This record gives sequence, structure tokens and C-alpha cells, in this order.
Amino acid sequence: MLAVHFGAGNIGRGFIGSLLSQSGYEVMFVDINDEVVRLLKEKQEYRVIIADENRQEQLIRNVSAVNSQTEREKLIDYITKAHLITTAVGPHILPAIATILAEGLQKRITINKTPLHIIACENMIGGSDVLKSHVFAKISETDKPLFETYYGFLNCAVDRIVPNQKNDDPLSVVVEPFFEWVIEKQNIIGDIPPIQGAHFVDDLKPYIERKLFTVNTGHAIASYLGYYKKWKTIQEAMNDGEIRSDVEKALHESGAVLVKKYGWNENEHQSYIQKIIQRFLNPSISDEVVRVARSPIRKLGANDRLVGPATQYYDLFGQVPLGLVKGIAALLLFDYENDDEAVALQKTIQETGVEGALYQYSQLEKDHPLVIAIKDQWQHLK
Ligand SMILES: NC(=O)C1=CN([C@@H]2O[C@H](COP(=O)(O)OP(=O)(O)OC[C@H]3O[C@@H](n4cnc5c(N)ncnc54)[C@H](O)[C@@H]3O)[C@@H](O)[C@H]2O)C=CC1
Ligand SMILES: O=P(O)(O)OC[C@H]1O[C@](O)(CO)[C@@H](O)[C@@H]1O
Repeated sequence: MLAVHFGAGNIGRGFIGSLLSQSGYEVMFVDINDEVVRLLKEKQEYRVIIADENRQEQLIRNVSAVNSQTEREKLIDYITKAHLITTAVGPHILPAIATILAEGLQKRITINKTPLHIIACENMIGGSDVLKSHVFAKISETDKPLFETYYGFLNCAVDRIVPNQKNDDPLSVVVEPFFEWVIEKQNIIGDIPPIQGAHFVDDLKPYIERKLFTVNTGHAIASYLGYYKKWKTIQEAMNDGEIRSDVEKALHESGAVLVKKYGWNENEHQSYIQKIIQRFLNPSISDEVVRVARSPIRKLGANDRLVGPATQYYDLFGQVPLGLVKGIAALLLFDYENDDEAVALQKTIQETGVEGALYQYSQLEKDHPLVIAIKDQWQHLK
């Protein structure tokens, strides 16, 4: 079985590629990083190191790689033969990979009429639907029904903290012990070969919202407040009592939304929150705040980890969630100069104010009570 996986980065090697290899797939990574591609081709294996006191190592075998910029024909050929396609490139890269993916899928339909599943493993709601829409924008009207018949785009939620790597061996990846890969069954065509450790569900929404509005909400707030208080790592930030209590406050707010929407047991959700906080504190991992804070414009999105739960909280309870508001205000102060989105965001704030930025990136009306509270908090922190 062949899996073609776009993105041989932290999550690609440290999570998706390793589970696929352990499930018996030959994993063909696709990347534009020449050095990683060269090393994967040469070594055909790499190590995953579990970040806990035992530092157990897993040898991930039966892998190789292809460069999507310089080896297009080879990649198209792999797509025609693949039994599964996955991605972990980042939401902003999905449009870029859609062109070659569409080309490969078009060729495949002429020579291989077996169903194929495509799973975008990105931190976003409906990632595979988004990838599908980019692919469908590249194909003819006549191909669309064929694509619907043979290609199942499955949405999923992926959860594993994989920090930026600083290892002597450039292919090895240090990962946290915990992982969760939840895949929605809805668009499966026929059967899908088993994937070790993945969990298939009928309705992904509660799972992706629980993950995005807890793990990613808490992580984002720790990163933006950590940056504001000049901490370098998430672990340092979470050991700052004030930040930890701000994170907990925001997670109780997003948790209140989830518990009300899905009728979950409140105590069980509180223990889920506490487990997440322990994961952030993992002393065996050193995770830079600027990694977790990356792409603040994406993270300001109306349905993303901060504004998503904040607007839902306001709509459900008629009150402004002050913990989430503080996190959003801290995001608006994230001015890290090596992050293009942080630079663009600061420019937008200078030109149009906090209200303009929240209107442009979060679709919040200028007189929305959340906007007023975020601006107050932003002025207070500034
Ligand atoms: N690192 C983590 O802990 C987690 C990350 N995610 C999600 O996984 C995705 C990837 O994140 P990371 O692995 O952390 O990022 P990363 O930056 O480590 O990996 C992304 C990889 O994609 C490659 N890439 C960029 N453009 C490409 C293109 N056009 N074609 C093929 N490859 C391309 C890059 O060279 C890089 O190797 C993101 O959506 C992220 O939100 C989800 C859960 C956990
Ligand atoms: O990958 P993103 O969406 O930029 O955000 C970083 C977040 O994703 C993770 O990499 C994994 O869920 C977390 O470490 C962090 O919450």
C-alpha cells in the first residue's frame, strides 16, 4: 500500500507519516525542502523520539520522498498509484498543492479507477473540504462527477504537539506521547484500509471543536500572553501563575460553550482541560512561543480558536468572555518581526485600528460588544 503525504515537517514526520508507516504503508513524502527530500530518499527511515522520561525511540521505515517542484512527473505517477493521500502543510499551503494534486487525480482517473481517500491533516475546521474546493477549481465540469465518484475527501482532527526540532540528526523528530487522529466517515467510498491509531467517527464536529477550542485555544493564549511577558517557551509561560490562570479562565469559557452545545458532562470536560494543561507543561518538550503563536491573522479567523468560541459564548450566554478577550487582545500585540502575518497585522492595526483589524480578519462589526471589550483590554495591555 502506498500513501502519498504532502509535508515532511513536524506533524508529517512526527505523527501522520509515522502512523501510516506503522500501519503498513510505504510512505512517499512530498515536500519542497530539498534537504529533507534528499535525506529521506537516502536513508528511507527516520527516528521518532517520545518526549517523556523514558525517551523511547521508534524507527519509522519504508519511507521516501519526492520534491513537488522539481519532480512533478514522478509525483503525478505516485498519485496515480496511491492508496491514500494525506497532507500536513499548513492551511495557507493547501491552494498551492491543489494544482499538482488535481493534475495527478485527473491522470489517475484515466488509468486507475479505484477509489482514493484524501485527508487534510491541518489545524482547521473542514480542511479536506477546503482542499477539495481548491482541487475542484482546477478541473473541468466534465471531470467533477468522476471526481465525486472516485475521490473521498475526509475531514479530520489531528492532535499531537510536535515542536520545532533542534536535533543533530535532521530527520529525527521529538514528539509528545499523546496523539489523537479522528477521521470523519461521511465521505468514505467503499472501504478505507485500516490506519493504526486513527479513530473513525460519524460526525466530526464535536471532536474538532473540542480539540480546536481547547488545545489550540489554550495554546494560543499561552503563546500570545507568553510573548507579551517575554517568555521564550510555552513551558515557561505556563509556569507563570498569572498566564496559567488566564489560560484556565479562557478554557472554562470555551468549555462552557462546548458543554452547552453538545450536552457533555461538565466534570469530564474539566478533566479534559486539566489534561491539556499538563500537556502544555510537559518538561520533556521545549516549544517556542513564536511557533505556537505563528500566523496570527489565520488565528483571528471568525471560526478559529479564539474568535470562534468568543462569539459563540456571547451568542449563547449574552456576556463577554473576558478570558478569551484577553487572549485576543494579546494576539493583537503580537509583533514578532519574523512572522509575516504578525507584521501585516500590526500594519493593519496602525492603519485601521483594532476595530478595522477585527472587522477585516474576524468579520466582527465595529460596535460588537466583543470588539469594544477587546479594544479596552488591548489599550490596557499596551
Ligand atoms: N506541529 C504540531 O504540533 C501540529 C501541527 N498541526 C498542523 O499540521 C500542519 C503542518 O504543521 P507543522 O508540521 O507543524 O509545520 P511544518 O512547517 O513543520 O511542516 C510543513 C511542511 O510542509 C512543507 N511544505 C511547504 N509548502 C509545501 C508545498 N507547496 N508542497 C509540499 N510541502 C510543502 C514544508 O517544507 C514543511 O516541511 C499545520 O496545518 C498545523 O496546524 C496539527 C497538529 C499539531
Ligand atoms: O499549527 P497552528 O495552527 O499554527 O497552531 C499551533 C498549534 O497547533 C499545534 O501545533 C498542535 O495542535 C499546537 O502545538 C498549537 O496549538
